[in-house]
Amino acid sequence: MVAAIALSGVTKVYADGTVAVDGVDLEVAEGEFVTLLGPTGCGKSTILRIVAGLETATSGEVWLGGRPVDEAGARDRRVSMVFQDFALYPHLTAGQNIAFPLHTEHVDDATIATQVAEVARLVGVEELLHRKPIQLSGGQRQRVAMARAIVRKPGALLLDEPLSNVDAAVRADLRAEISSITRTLHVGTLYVTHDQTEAMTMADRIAVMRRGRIEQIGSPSQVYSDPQRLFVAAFLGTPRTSLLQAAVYVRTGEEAILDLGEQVISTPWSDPRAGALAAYHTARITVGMRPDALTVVPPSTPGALHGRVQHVEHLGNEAIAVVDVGGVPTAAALSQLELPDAPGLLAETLAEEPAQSHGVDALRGTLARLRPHPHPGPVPATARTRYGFYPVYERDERSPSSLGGTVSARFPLPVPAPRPGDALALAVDLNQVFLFDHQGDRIRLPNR
Ligand SMILES: Nc1ncnc2c1ncn2[C@@H]1O[C@H](COP(=O)(O)OP(=O)(O)OP(=O)(O)O)[C@@H](O)[C@H]1O
Repeated sequence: MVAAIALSGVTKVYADGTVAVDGVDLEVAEGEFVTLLGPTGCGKSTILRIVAGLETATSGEVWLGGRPVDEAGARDRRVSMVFQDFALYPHLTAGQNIAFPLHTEHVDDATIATQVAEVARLVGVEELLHRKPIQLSGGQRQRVAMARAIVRKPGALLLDEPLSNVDAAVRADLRAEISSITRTLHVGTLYVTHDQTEAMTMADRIAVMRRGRIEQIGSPSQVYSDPQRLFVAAFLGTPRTSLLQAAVYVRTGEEAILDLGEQVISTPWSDPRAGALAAYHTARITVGMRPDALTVVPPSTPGALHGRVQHVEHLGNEAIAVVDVGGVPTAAALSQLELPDAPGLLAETLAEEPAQSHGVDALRGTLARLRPHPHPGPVPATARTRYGFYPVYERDERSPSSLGGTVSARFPLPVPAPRPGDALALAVDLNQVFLFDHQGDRIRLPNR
């Protein structure tokens, strides 16, 4: 099947050297709804502008409806774009705004009248066609902008955060309506947002972006429940996924330990996951936990994590307890190499490496896999001595300490919710825990 929109190796470097888009491959099928989701500045709008022809890619190719369009100007692309700020002509009525693209194509008046009436009915603005934009609410303006975008029956629809200037109350309705309209029209749609609820509720597929690249693309349930990258796990989910540093310690034939600092998650050797962790022995990894991975249990339960409730968020049907388990959050700069806080150890580790393996990857590998070592000074609060290994943790100065080392647990109401200061024990379901290596790639363990 011919893709409505296809990008191959698209890169955009702006004149000042900013790499806004970095080698993006993406396909949107006819009738498919794909969202580009990512934090501000990750390159979402630049991709949309390149597809629309408002910006030229530095390298790579764009196809629309199976045809390369790199030479085609914005007017010849048969794509329509809807912007965050509506971009309606203020001196024209809603009806005239909707008719505008047809006038520029010299369509006859009778056809224009029929098509305007048709799309106005589809987006629910037929009563408002005589009004000027200033006489419309934000939601109504965006409906008119949507009608103007679809009146030409575009081959592809590009929407750039169309709901961010619309009242929260209207947003949910418009979300549902926009996705149903694009499906009725069977038009390939690329929708930019930094709002995960929007992406999750509207999309057939979500492309999660970071720093100009697509980190993962898949259905909403795939990217949520099976994140391939640390960033994807971190970005998706409310409450946010807890990301704690852990040192792996494997005692062959006995157990595998994920040392979180003040306490550990361990699993016996009979669990196939313990053996799978042997490859990471002494490596520092990230343990990602959503509330789905944790169950409140009696305090005497073996292997449970213990902590104190820091605060509780009441959400109506449930309460979320944020529990301090004394872990160390993974540094915010997830792709950055985390240097150990002991400079001497670094020098010592490097000195032991053969000279020829001093390439960047080898160096990263070496630094990520710290060796067990005797701690030189007073034993830090985070260190455990039970098995003679002192992992080194790095605290991230940019993370507010109030967010440090916590996990979130869910309490379906009306069960009484805990209160700040309460002690809680939490059993960890290792099947629901996400592990990531020092480069942010998922560590796959066999399920049990
Ligand atoms: N004309 C420009 N010149 C230089 N850099 C630019 C230009 N336009 C955008 N950028 C930069 O390119 C990067 C990507 O910008 P872009 O607008 O595509 O991001 P975005 O993901 O859409 O962000 P937002 O959600 O804030 O709109 C950012 O670092 C931005 O500052």
